[in-house]
Amino acid sequence: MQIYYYQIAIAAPFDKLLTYKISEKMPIGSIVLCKIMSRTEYGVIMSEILPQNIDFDLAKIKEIHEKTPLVIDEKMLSFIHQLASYNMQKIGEVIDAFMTNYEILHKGFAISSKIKKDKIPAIKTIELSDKQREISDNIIADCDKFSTHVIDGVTGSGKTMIYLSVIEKILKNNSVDNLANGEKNNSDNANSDADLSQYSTRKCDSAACEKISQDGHHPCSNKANNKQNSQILIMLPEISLTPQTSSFFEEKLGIKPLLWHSNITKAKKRDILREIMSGDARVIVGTRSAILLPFVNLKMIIIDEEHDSSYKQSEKMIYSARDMAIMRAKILDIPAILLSATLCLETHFNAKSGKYRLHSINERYTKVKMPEIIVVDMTKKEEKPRSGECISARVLQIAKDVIESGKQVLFFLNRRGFSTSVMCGACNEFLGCENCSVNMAFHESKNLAICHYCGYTSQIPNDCKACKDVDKWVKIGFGVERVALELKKHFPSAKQQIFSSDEVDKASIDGILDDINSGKTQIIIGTQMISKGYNFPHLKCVVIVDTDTGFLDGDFRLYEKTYQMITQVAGRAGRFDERGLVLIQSYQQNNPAIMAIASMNKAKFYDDELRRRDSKYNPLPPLYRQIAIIISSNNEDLASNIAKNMMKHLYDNISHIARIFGPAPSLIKRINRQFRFRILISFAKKQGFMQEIYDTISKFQAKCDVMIKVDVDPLNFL
Ligand SMILES: Nc1ncnc2c1ncn2[C@@H]1O[C@H](COP(=O)(O)OP(=O)(O)OP(=O)(O)O)[C@@H](O)[C@H]1O
Ligand SMILES: [Zn+2]
Repeated sequence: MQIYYYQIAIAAPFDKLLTYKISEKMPIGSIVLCKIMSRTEYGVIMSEILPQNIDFDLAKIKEIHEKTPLVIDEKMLSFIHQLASYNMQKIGEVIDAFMTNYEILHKGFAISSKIKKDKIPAIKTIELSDKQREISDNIIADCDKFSTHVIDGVTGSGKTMIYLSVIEKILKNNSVDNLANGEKNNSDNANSDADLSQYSTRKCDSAACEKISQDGHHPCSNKANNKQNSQILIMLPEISLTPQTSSFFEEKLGIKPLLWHSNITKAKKRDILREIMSGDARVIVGTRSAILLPFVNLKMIIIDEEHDSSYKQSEKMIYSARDMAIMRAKILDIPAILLSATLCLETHFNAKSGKYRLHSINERYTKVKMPEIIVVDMTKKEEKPRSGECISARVLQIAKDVIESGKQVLFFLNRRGFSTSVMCGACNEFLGCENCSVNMAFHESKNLAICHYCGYTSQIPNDCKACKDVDKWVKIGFGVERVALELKKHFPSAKQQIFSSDEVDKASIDGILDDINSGKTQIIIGTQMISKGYNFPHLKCVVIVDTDTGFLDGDFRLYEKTYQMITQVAGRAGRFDERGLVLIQSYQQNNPAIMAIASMNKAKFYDDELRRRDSKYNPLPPLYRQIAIIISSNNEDLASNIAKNMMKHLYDNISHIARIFGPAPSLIKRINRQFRFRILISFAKKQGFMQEIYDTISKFQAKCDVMIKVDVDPLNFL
């Protein structure tokens, strides 16, 4: 009996492949179950290895424990490999992230077993303005191969409508080849209520689909096929995936997209995965993990709000879903479309240098002018709020006029809860978190002090631990609840709504949005949850209560992030009939982000920011690349010593080609009982020493009790 040996990536945090044997030939990419120590784990066959190339006792090699009918295709395997190597993540950790979906398919989760087939919908025709049409046509002409398109359009310019129109064309033709070869007018001439059934020439029939429900595998799952339905992935940041998303796309496009995010049940995920693998699912709207889905005929990836930091996953497998979307598009030879009103510097740089194709749109679809911006200098005596308050009298007066004219005002403050901290008035000691080196915020609505980093909660104690004085607590700083209280005093009869993750959940959001959209709500007090994607018809005035960005102070992206945040919120004002008004309460008149917003000089802001980062002494992204290494342990000395040793090792090996900084405690030294130290490596693009860094890390990784994480292109320094 012939024995075959395979190298398998096990879904566990290993960085090496393990060798297993089996008495039959298996396709590369097969998903199997293997025993490892006392556990059984999923794994993927990555390659075959001949017995003569195995340098340990063949008799000790274990058998593959169980086969599954699932096989990962070549391009998906290539994506897995490249994702692991670009991000310097352990192959096992990457496989683990992908296996979550395959495990759901394999195990069945047979709670709902029938996919409800809706009537085949009629795809609607989307009318565009001339400028929108020009961009849409340009993208369509280039949609049969890999390219990265960037749509840089002001808030309200209708970027969503542009990509929906591109999707409409692809769905109606069901072949990007025809479109890109100049047959795009077919769809314009076609009956706008075209029946999709004429295009559904996919290979799979419902009997075949039914097979998935029995063994979790689909016969056609690995074959991208021109006759199969084109699939399109739209990626959105975490916070934009509200229940309205689905109805919005359905209303505009006539087709109900599948929604993919972390809060859906496994049974529902299984149904969605089956639809994706059978090719039935055409439009999938998802958050960052959607980039890992097993599409069978993906034809385009759209990344909306591409600048949003929630595309970065910073736990377990660390990766940027935006960048991985471009990587996946390249492997599949399909286009990736990035959109934002406030591009991140990296994307701006790539677009400017011609690596990405840039499309700009500088006016709103409604032709309403961009809002008027007024910066309120809070350092001036006449602007000083009343004691214990945070809104200037001038701003309150303007807000009053707006409300009396029947319009809405949004007060934006990116801080949840009532106060940012609680201090003992007797000894000035702050109430800190048990697990993290941060102050606890106070939430009046829950009557609890809450740590916003680990979620730890506690009642405010009677006496102060430090000085034993009783009940001298003072609440310091402003959160949305406190602003709401202040506004209630000034506008007692106005209906107000706090829009934060504490107040708005899946159950309440529909009602809350109805009241805002109908104009019943007059004052909105919102955190970043409100900053993107919403179109509020009655919103005239936006007040940026505080431009302070907290822990961003040590971050070289401070101005970029401030610029993005304020521009996005400001962009909610006056989108429809009347020009909006934005009031920025600022204590820093010279902040370049605020100056750029006030003077509406976006180009200068991006140019200045690029120039600032092009420093001879410390060049920064996007001109240079960075890799952060985070060493953490509940034992501070241990983490610190390992960090120092690793630093020495890196210094000896790569300091001639890279700058290495650290080790330094993270900005928040301790989170969730873990002390954290960071090393930062900065290097010119195209330096090929990733392997040396990886090897160094692997050497130290063996030490237990210390966790070593690599963050390629880090976005935060906490
Ligand atoms: N071609 C169009 N036909 C009808 N309505 C449109 C069109 N383009 C834009 N609009 C309307 O204009 C408003 C803004 O459009 P959209 O939300 O697509 O803008 P955006 O550029 O994505 O803005 P943001 O960056 O703020 O999200 C929406 O209410 C949208 O329905
Ligand atoms: Zn904490």
